[in-house]
Amino acid sequence: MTERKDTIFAEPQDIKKFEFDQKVVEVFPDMIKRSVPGYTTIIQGIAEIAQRFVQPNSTIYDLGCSLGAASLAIRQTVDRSDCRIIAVDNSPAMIERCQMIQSSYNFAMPIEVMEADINELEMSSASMVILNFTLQFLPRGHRQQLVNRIYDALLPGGCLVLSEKITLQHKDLDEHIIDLHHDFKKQNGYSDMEIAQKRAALENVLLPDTREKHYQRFANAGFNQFDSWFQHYNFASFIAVK
Ligand SMILES: C[S@@+](CC[C@H](N)C(=O)[O-])C[C@H]1O[C@@H](n2cnc3c(N)ncnc32)[C@H](O)[C@@H]1O
Ligand SMILES: O=C(O)C(=O)C[C@]1(C(=O)O)C=C[C@H](O)C=C1
Repeated sequence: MTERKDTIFAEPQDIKKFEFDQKVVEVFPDMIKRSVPGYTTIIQGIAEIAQRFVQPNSTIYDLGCSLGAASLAIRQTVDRSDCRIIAVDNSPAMIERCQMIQSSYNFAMPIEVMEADINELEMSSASMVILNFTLQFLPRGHRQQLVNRIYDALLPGGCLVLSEKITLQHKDLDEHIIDLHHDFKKQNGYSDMEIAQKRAALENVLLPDTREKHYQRFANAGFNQFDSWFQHYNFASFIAVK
């Protein structure tokens, strides 16, 4: 499929809350690559982590899968038919497109693509759980409970990979890093207006936490091994092992 260019915020508009609707689905691969520093590296890294952590006869959960980029990279890399991926998103438009994409490939590892709220998903026998830029969209009050349920669903030795936009603890440094992220978007062809309008649309929708807050949540859930394995500006990916 050819990738369509993201021009959603290119014209002046009344700013509505950002949603993962059909318009976003159409441009999502372009949008996420031009917006998230390191996105392609993170997807590759997730597949490499999977090679190491996926256990026989286990389940891999891709929570907030969007078009299933992480799932696809794992299926391409881990050649196992005794495991399965469950890819979940609560956006009907994302799920419909994700199903279409995933079913056009024939890999050993089966995948189930599900429309559901990850706050209500039953999980078990997991060797790997992926939250790739999803937790940041959940109300803060729901986040600990989800991380706890992931910990409970993981097999011993299983891992959670959590990628997030983060806030830095020191306010001045945080502002510099946010500016560097905006420079990154400009270099990728977004105008100042596109950047400002998207920022306004994400206000109170994408709520970033600090690294320290994520570490506290991992510890509260019971994880005693966790660290970051990737960071580019204010975009980081963490791994927590049960
Ligand atoms: C930035 S995208 C994730 C990108 C994707 N994981 C990837 O690697 O390309 C965030 C996704 O989380 C989904 N999402 C947000 N809240 C959710 C919830 N409560 N349950 C399921 N999916 C959710 C959104 O619909 C959206 O598709
Ligand atoms: O565009 C931004 O500033 C973002 O924060 C990127 C981000 C994310 O981190 O999830 C936000 C929404 C989606 O469009 C994809 C990426």
